[in-house]
Amino acid sequence: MTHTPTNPDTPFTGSTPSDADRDAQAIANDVVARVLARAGTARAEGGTVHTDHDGDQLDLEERSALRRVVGLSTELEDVTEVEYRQLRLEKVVLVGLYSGGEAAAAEAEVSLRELAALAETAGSQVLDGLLQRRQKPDPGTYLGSGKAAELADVVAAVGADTVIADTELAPSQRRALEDIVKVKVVDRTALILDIFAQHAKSREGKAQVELAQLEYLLPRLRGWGESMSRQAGGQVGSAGAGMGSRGPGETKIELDRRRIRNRMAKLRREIAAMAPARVTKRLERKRHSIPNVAIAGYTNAGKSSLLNALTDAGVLVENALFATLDPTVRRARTDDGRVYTLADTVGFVRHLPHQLVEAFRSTLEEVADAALLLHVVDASHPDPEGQIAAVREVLSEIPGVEDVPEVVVLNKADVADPAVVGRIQRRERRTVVVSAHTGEGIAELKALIADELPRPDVEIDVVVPYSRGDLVHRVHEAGEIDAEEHLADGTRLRGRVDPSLAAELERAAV
Ligand SMILES: Nc1nc2c(ncn2[C@@H]2O[C@H](COP(=O)(O)OP(=O)(O)OP(=O)(O)O)[C@@H](O)[C@H]2O)c(=O)[nH]1
Ligand SMILES: [Mg+2]
Repeated sequence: MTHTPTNPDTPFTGSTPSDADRDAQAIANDVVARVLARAGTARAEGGTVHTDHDGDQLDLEERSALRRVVGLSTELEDVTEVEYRQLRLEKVVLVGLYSGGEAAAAEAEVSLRELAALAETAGSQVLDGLLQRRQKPDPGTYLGSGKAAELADVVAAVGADTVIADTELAPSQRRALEDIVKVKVVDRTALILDIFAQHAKSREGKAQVELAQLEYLLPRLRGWGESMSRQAGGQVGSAGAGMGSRGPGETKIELDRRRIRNRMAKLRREIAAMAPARVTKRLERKRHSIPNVAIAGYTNAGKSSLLNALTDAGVLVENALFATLDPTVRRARTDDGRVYTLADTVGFVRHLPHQLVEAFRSTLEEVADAALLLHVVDASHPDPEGQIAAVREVLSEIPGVEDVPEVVVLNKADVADPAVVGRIQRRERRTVVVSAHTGEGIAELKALIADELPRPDVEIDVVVPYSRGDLVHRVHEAGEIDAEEHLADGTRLRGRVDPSLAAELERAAV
């Protein structure tokens, strides 16, 4: 085995040896050498009297280290393709904590597996995953210094260049842990932000993610600079905070801070300026009384697949987390011909960084406007209830969502355990069991949507002049037509529409 716990009483729970482990073994020597070489460089620099050049080195180290996993940079413009690819080849070790008994351990394991999927989605190779039992996180080093030292051994043995902690680390914890394990440490939040940054396509989505990243980075900026200088200082045996933690370094950090704040202000303005276009579209749909059905749910639950099954939309489906970041809106029709829209939304995840919830608030607020919420659940997942809870937690932060009728759509019925499906059905008020793959339950879901959508309820019998083809079109889209006749002076329509359209028809009628 690649790592032997030094304290057998509370050992790390390592994953079973895999091909990845053996590959890692094969390359371990090489990578360990690289890590040592890096430390050597730092030591050499720390030993010299500080110059502006040192500041640059610090900055270099800081930028590459931050950028390689976090996708963040204090130089906001210059992420190159080459570095982007580098980032995709991270070799990572995952680490998490749990307190309490078997149930807590199982839950932590599901969470760690999800973290592995997230890391892989970000392009990393996961070499190992470790869980530690601990009453609560150590405020200093998250794991406690003994376990952190063990982690350092594991990291060196498998040749990892990054540790990902299954939590949001305080800036000081991350720094302290990094000092011990000697490779870059990132947390779950940074990883999720990184994936969002890779996947955002629209201008608005990109701006939202960048804003969230900067918000995450801002309080961590000082820590990073201090960490590097402290390491360098410590290695040459100097006392105190170490050289480079004040003076030019400090100024640089202040400068970076100001630049980041300016950038954030600019992004906020841009996002605000983009909102009207979306709001206009939404109002347009409203004016035309086209109801919206929002699809929400945990990442990888099958939301896009379901949208495709319902509308043949051809939306990107991927066995990856956060495949969809930019909301897709598609038109659909009930079997009796009423038009509605279906909106695919960003997937949710446990501990979705609050910075992202904030940044995506405007997008999520659209759910509050929906006539119906389809909460898609992967019924074949080991912990569907946990996923349902995580989704509801985020949704509960958005005012108005609680008034939208919700249907729990238990997807992947083709591979789900019927006992689990039954368990959720008993717990949830309204459910429908479907498989986006086999088509099972889709007809039932369509019928349910048709039932749930507001029905036009004002009786009309009007003759619309031929000059107002637009109104006739709208009755076709949003109303129910019993009879349609082409007369000399216009189109006679009998049926039902909603009150606002009825009023417009009344005004236009001959
Ligand atoms: N077996 C099975 N797999 C499904 C079903 N529906 C979706 N999948 C698979 O689940 C994976 C995720 O599907 P998506 O539709 O991309 O999921 P999503 O909820 O849109 O995911 P994100 O956009 O990443 O949040 C894909 O590999 C799909 O092929 C289903 O009914 N049965
Ligand atoms: Mg999707």
